Order: sequence, then C-alpha cells, then structure tokens
Amino acid sequence: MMGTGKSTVADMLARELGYRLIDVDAAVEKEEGCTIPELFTGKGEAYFRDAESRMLCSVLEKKAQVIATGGGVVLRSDNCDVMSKNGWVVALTADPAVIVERVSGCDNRPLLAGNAEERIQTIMQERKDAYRFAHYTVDTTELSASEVTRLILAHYRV
Ligand SMILES: Nc1ncnc2c1ncn2[C@@H]1O[C@H](COP(=O)(O)OP(=O)(O)O)[C@@H](O)[C@H]1O
Ligand SMILES: O=C(O)C1=C[C@@H](OP(=O)(O)O)[C@@H](O)[C@H](O)C1
Ligand SMILES: [Mg+2]
Repeated sequence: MMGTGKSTVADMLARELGYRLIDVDAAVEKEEGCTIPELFTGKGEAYFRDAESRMLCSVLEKKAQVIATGGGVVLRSDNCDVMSKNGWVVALTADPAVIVERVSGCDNRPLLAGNAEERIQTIMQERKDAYRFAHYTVDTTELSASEVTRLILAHYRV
C-alpha cells in the first residue's frame, strides 16, 4: 500500500543483502521521461498500469535484487502471479492515519489528491484482499524503517 515504506525499506534491504535495488515507479518514470503525476495527467492511469506491468515483468527476469513496486501493482492478478512465481513477496501495511502523516508534504501520489485520509481508507478497502498473496506481511504502523528491514531479513528464506 502507498506510503507504507516500500521504497525506503527496499533500499535498506538491498544495501544489507548486497542486491541491486529496483524501484518500479522510478524505472517507469525514467523510461517514460516524466513523473508519475505527469503520466497520470497526460496519459491516464490505464497507460501507467500497462507501463508498470511491463516493467515488473521485465525486471523480474533477473535475480539478486530487491524490487519495490507501487502499491497498486496488485490490481492486476497477472502481476501478483508473476511476483509470487519469481520472487519472495513482502507486503507492507500501516494504519491510514500513519500513512497520511508519512505522505503529507509529498504531492507525487496522484491517487491521494484531495482528502488523503479518505482516499487511503477507500483504496485500502478496495484492495483489502489483493495483498493476501504475499509470502510475508509487515504492519509498519509502529515500526521504524530499520525495524521493518530487520524483520524482513529475519524472515527472508530463498
Ligand atoms: N517505518 C517508517 N516509519 C516512519 N516513516 C517511514 C517509514 N517508512 C517510510 N517512511 C517515510 O514515509 C514516506 C513514504 O515512504 P516510501 O518508502 O516512499 O513509501 P512507499 O514506497 O510504500 O509509498 C517517506 O517519507 C519515508 O521516509
Ligand atoms: O497504490 C497505487 O496505486 C500507487 C502507488 C504509488 O507508489 P507507492 O506505493 O510507492 O507510493 C505509485 O505507483 C502510483 O502513485 C500509484
Ligand atoms: Mg514507493
């Protein structure tokens, strides 16, 4: 889910493991030559989702890497299938109020425009079953990013 710390924790994990870090959002931005908000405005969410799925499949061909995805990658079941087949999948969650705090001041999440807390609650409700396929889930509400990283490393088995 957005704002739970995926990009931050993936970076820490990659350093700890000596793996390559891939952030799918950043890779899409680089490929498209614009930011995610610009992509949503200019070409629409469906275009972004296609680019996101293509990028995910392409990066999953390699090994020894930590891949941070955007929280909406689970909206397509094919993406979940390819992640669980080719990787060890961790889902991060947090209470909506904490997510609001974490993302306040960032305007790079187009789906949270307007009342962020309401949007987060709605999106979490819509996606409540979509993250269940993950091999391991961490509620990050009361944990620092380093604590989340340590927990994941303690459970990582591949
Ligand atoms: N466990 C945490 N506790 C407090 N703040 C966090 C934690 N994890 C990430 N953050 C902060 O929350 C914001 C969103 O984190 P980010 O890694 O971009 O989340 P995501 O990639 O899941 O959207 C960033 O400002 C980051 O520094
Ligand atoms: O949950 C979502 O639908 C999205 C999450 C974002 O990434 P983060 O989860 O890293 O914020 C980004 O991919 C886009 O704004 C859409
Ligand atoms: Mg991110």
